[in-house]
Amino acid sequence: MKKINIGILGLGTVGGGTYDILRDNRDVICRRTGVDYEVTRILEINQKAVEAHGVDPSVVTQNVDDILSADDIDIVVESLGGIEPSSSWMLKALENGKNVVTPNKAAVAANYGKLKKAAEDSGVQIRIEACVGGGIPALTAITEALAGNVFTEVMGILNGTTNYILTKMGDEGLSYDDVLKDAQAKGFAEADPTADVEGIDVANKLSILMALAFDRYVPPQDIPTVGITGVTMDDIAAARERGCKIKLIAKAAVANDGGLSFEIRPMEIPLDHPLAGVNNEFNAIYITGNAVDEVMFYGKGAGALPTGSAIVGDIISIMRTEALK
Ligand SMILES: NC(=O)C1=CN([C@@H]2O[C@H](COP(=O)(O)OP(=O)(O)OC[C@H]3O[C@@H](n4cnc5c(N)ncnc54)[C@H](OP(=O)(O)O)[C@@H]3O)[C@@H](O)[C@H]2O)C=CC1
Ligand SMILES: N[C@@H](CC=O)C(=O)O
Repeated sequence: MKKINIGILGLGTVGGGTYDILRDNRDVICRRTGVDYEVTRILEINQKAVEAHGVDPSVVTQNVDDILSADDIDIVVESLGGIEPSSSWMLKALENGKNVVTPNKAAVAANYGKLKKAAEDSGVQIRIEACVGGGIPALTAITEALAGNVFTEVMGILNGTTNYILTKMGDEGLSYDDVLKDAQAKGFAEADPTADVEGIDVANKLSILMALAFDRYVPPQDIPTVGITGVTMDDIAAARERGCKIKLIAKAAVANDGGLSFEIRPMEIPLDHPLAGVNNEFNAIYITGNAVDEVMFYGKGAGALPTGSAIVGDIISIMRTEALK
């Protein structure tokens, strides 16, 4: 049986969830892939995280080159966050012939072209399913099952933290500050939650969606973006009076003449629209293709296990490729 060694950079919410799935679902993963695997090294300085996941301390390192430059690591999971040093470390791993899996949409939206080229040059893969929609397998669907379509529109709710905040403010009358703290405690929010509430995280995700669906790269900072910090209880109540809910919506469309339009902002959604029923940390992504028509994906957009599920799915794809070599 082929054996694959995995290194994880960062055992936080997502890295920890990934580690737990790889440990707890080991039998089913080995049976389905016909590959044996082991997490042989983890970069982490936080001793509490190491203990919380029952990691053998001998696996833990504080020197990233023990993973990026090790001959015996096949797959690197980069789950640190932030554009740097994550992007440089992923590039180094790829240049050293390692496959990379990452949920880091900030780094991917900023450097996808470079990362993809480095993977191609080295004959390895970079897989990014967890970058958009947490556990929702939308990117793999766009690039594989739906790849025969010309896509004309993507839209949806792409951030778990802000959807959680808007849901709890609207349905339970809780204050913005309290719900944001709750979302942080549950592991939904970014290290700096400004990225969530100002819509920056959604811009990273929409940039990735547009690159994959439309083959057009729009830097996240060029996407007109309004977050939810200006949404008040009065706005939510007024929307309810009009039979609507406020949701943070990302939209991008290609016109008949090829022109691309895109925006992110809080919008009033009629209560009978499917997006009005997408609550808490759930996300929903609509994509329209010229053959399939409209497809909607729905699921948990944030959190340790949903996001870990997407990462493990990417790891399994790589294992299957490696098993054929
Ligand atoms: N949380 C979620 O639901 C989702 C997150 N993501 C993405 O996943 C990535 C990780 O997020 P998340 O797990 O929530 O973040 P966390 O902060 O929970 O985990 C990151 C871990 O990496 C460590 N770390 C960060 N930088 C370094 C460094 N330079 N050297 C060593 N250790 C480092 C952190 O340590 P310390 O705490 O000491 O800084 C922390 O333990 C991000 O890119 C995020 O956008 C994607 C989808 C969902
Ligand atoms: N902070 C993000 C995490 C997942 O991408 C979110 O809340 O959606």
